[in-house]
Amino acid sequence: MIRRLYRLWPNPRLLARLWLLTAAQAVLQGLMLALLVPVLDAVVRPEPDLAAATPWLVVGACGAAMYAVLSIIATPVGFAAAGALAAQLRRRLMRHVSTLTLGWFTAEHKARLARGVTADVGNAAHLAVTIGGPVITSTLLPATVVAVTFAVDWRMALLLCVIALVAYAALRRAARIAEIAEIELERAATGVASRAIELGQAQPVLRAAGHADGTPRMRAALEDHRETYRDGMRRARQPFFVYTGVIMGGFVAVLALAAQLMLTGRVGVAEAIALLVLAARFLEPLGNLIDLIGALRALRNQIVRIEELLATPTLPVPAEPVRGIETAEVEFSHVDFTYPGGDSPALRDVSLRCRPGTTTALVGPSGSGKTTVTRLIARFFDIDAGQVRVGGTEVRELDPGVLLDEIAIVFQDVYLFDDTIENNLRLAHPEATWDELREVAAAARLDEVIERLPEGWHTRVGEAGAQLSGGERQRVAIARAMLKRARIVLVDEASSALDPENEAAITQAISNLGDDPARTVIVIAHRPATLATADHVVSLDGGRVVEAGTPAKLLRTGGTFARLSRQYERSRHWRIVSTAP
Ligand SMILES: Nc1ncnc2c1ncn2[C@@H]1O[C@H](COP(=O)(O)OP(=O)(O)OP(=O)(O)O)[C@@H](O)[C@H]1O
Repeated sequence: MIRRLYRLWPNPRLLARLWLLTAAQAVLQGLMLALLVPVLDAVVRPEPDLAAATPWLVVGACGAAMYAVLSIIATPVGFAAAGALAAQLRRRLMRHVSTLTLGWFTAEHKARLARGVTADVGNAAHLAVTIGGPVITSTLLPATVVAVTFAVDWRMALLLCVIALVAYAALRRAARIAEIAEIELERAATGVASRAIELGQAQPVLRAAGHADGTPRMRAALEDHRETYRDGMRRARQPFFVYTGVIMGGFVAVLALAAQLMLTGRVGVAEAIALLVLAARFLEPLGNLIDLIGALRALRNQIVRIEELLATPTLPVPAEPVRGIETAEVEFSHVDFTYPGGDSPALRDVSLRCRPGTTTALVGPSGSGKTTVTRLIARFFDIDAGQVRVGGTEVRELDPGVLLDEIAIVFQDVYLFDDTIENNLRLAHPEATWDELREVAAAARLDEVIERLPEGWHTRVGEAGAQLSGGERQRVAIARAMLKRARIVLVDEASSALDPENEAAITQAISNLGDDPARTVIVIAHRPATLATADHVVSLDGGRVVEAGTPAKLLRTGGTFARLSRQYERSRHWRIVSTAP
């Protein structure tokens, strides 16, 4: 366990200090009990000799003062340790998660991650601090008492050793049962959490289907959790009673032995009293261990779950990664890719080249592989065959940090944080000046949105940016990409209907993105106006590139692109009209 804790917190100075202080307190308590023997010896006699007891009482008082000082030092260390350890571990987990493939983020994994980062980390740090002390006290104190008892009477000391061995065996059994119950309960709790995430994400669909209050899967998960909890409690009862029986039986045996030793004259009255007190101080902390065992097993399981999260394989990084790129050229050559767990390839033998200073439009029917192309440029997944190069370097050879710095992604569904417009932009460049902010807002046509908002730049955008329309959120994301000065910008244009003002603004914003001669813009285009601003079009179908060239050339050849353009144009002129007489 100590080794595991050390692996989680490679620099556990706070924890080590706290535990050392607790260990010192436990040993001190045990040693102070040894003073009982000479004190009782001096006072429990026909003519009590207080003078003989006084030096021992003074030593006892000094020990008590030292104990108090240790307690005063340990308390603030404990408070500070729990918070600091949790924060350390959360940072480590978040860093690790940011390097995982996007394919890992299923509902179940998201639930596990949420529980890991919140409950498991918080509880593990709290338990490491709060039960570390009592566990040390409950083991070191009885051990010190046994050592002291050997100095008084070896027979009683041997009996205490036997009790400790039997208690240890009973404790191991209780621990195994507690561990299984905790694992089962956590499995059931993760099941409930994944269903809850699903319930939140699928609300629009569930409401449409009349299941807004939960699906049968959600109800089954809740029932499973309740059953598991009840079953766990029932199973944990029996070893608890067994252990308590061992401790009680131990106490009876101690009493019998003390009486027998005294009646046979092997120990005097004072020694017999001292032995009884020692045995009581031995059994009491030992008895507390059963209460700690559940928490100790829970701590072990929490550590295992955190370790599993930390062990989730990340995208491999070369030992000597390339730490910079010259240009923002993006190139695919003969790329094959199938999603993890997917049955058929999403991309087959895809080759394309996007030069800096140009805007490339990716077009194609739904499922043709457009989004996959952009994901592979940002290395959300590793490809199966071929090469994806950025600035002439294979993305797998690049330092992941460089790729993150050079690329900005404007998703269809832009996620904004529940913060002001200003802070949502500053995420890309915290030190940006107001001139820079205003400049990118104008280029992304966000300035007109900000003017309309009640508190301008300081307006909060609401949970996930709910106060803004989809088109306005995309303008924020485009401004963010400009502010980040990303040389490669990947845009997944909103496919849902936009009002004419938003549509014109986004087309203008995308075109402004492409004005930078050092920037490569790749747009998954859904609108004729965007297609018209593209320098280059790559048309995909079934995961293959079916044609590529300038929009004018592709319109002339009359292939897939010409067909899609006609469809786009036609749908643009659709109107909902009343057919009522
Ligand atoms: N995370 C995923 N796991 C497994 N398969 C996926 C995943 N994402 C996409 N696919 C599959 O890969 C193929 C290409 O999908 P992709 O999203 O790239 O198409 P698209 O052209 O962007 O479609 P759309 O225009 O509808 O967004 C599709 O067959 C899709 O089902």
